[in-house]
Amino acid sequence: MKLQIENRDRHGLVYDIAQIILKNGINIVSMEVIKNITYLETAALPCDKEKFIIKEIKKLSNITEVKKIALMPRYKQYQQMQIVFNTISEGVIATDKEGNAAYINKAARQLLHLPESNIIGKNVQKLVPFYGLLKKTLCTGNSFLNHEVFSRESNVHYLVNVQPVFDETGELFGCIALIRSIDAVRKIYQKLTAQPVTNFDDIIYQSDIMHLLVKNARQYAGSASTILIRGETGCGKELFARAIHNASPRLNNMFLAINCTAIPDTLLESELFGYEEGSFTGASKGGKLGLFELAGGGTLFLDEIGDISFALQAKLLRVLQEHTVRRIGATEEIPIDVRIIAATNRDLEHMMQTESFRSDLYYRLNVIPLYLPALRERREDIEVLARHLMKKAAASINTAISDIDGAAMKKLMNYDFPGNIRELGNIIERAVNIAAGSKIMAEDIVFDFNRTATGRQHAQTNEELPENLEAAMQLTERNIIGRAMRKYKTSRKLGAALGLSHTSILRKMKKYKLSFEE
Ligand SMILES: Nc1ncnc2c1ncn2[C@@H]1O[C@H](COP(=O)(O)OP(=O)(O)OP(=O)(O)O)[C@@H](O)[C@H]1O
Repeated sequence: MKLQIENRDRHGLVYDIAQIILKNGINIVSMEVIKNITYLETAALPCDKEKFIIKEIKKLSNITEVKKIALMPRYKQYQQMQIVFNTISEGVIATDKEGNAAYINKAARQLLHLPESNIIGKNVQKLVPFYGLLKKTLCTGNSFLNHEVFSRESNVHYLVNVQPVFDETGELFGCIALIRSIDAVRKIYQKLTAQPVTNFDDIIYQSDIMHLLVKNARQYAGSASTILIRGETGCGKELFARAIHNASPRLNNMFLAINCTAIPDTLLESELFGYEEGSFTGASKGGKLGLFELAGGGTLFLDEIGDISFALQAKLLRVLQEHTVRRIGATEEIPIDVRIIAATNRDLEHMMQTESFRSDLYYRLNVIPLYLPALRERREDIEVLARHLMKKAAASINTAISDIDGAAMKKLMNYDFPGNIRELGNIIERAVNIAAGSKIMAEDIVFDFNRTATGRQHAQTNEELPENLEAAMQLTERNIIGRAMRKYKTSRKLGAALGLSHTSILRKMKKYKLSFEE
């Protein structure tokens, strides 16, 4: 029987209640007093005996209520704590100062594959792969935060926090460890770095060749084979890689992209493979997870693969052959499950002949080749892409531009786009910014000068150059006034916004044939 006995500030109540119980030859299991409430737990009683005891207690002075309860407060608290600790996804292990388990939650048991048998009170040395950290905390009283620990037995990486626990006198009496598997960390990383999902529907085209390429790529998405995407800069290699990932069974895991040119070779190696603590000067404490491991279950996009050093090529080859990685400074191989999509705009076949690209790696990468033609080789796509990019740019700067004039389109169709769709995007964005009316006009199409996007210089035709500096300045002035007119709808406001007198702005509007009615 469990009772909750409420009273009005009454001294000696515990004694009086105990007297009643003992007088009736009943065993008291426990009693708790919290402010004006006394909780009593006895051995189980027959119904009539229970009623009799309750009546007797009610007779005591200053008792306001006596009722039966299901759980004693301490046990209720313990159960609530159990629910909390067993609901959280982190593993929690508390030990005493000898390293004997005092508490282990459900997640810790699952993460560390601990036996179902009762291990409370047993030393955790043989049970957890981070006993060294626990020991250090118990000896020094120091905390260890986000330490990466590898379990050779289960081949799993964990992230572990170990913190000392002190009693009220400041004496260390144990420690508590929080454990997360790298999978959970990976999911958090994925959430934080998530980008808008790219699908095949985001690839805009009209040409037959692109139709065929998208059809093939959709099919390749289902397999786990390595893909090598070839094509000039800005022609959509990464777009295809993302679409393939998102159409693959790996879509719920990470897509990680790394540009092999952008990072110095030694850094690239540690980015890809990770490293063990202390493996080189500057290596961060606890080691570092490499991208191959981080992308586990997902896709790793190695952009500009033709730019990696010969030494790194050999290491990459090993990963592709063995499906394992060895961190820098480590001895063990870690199995990985990553789909590789590599991309390059370099002539790998020529590089093999000049021995700057390993042929064995080439054949490992080139399992499924995908050639993306340059935009100038599929001019049918220019119009649909230009319209698509115009809508995107207009929406992002919130303008009403909704069309491309025929002459402007012709100008685009006649251009070579060495920077491919990326360059087309820039040209359209620029045009949307400078266009005065609701249409992009030919004069709004301004090509980049002196670009060497594909290693070739693309000179502008004279047609695209203003006649002289004065003409260029007038063009810019007209465009700025035109843009401002979209925002300021009276000549007074327009003049004020541009720092010009009312008469000056009217004169300039007349000069450039601009009016608010347009
Ligand atoms: N067919 C397409 N439809 C819509 N957008 C495209 C298309 N092709 C490319 N793009 C856009 O053009 C830009 C460049 O594409 P992406 O980054 O995929 O090119 P890349 O070949 O990987 O370039 P790089 O070799 O320079 O890394 C991106 O903003 C991409 O969304």
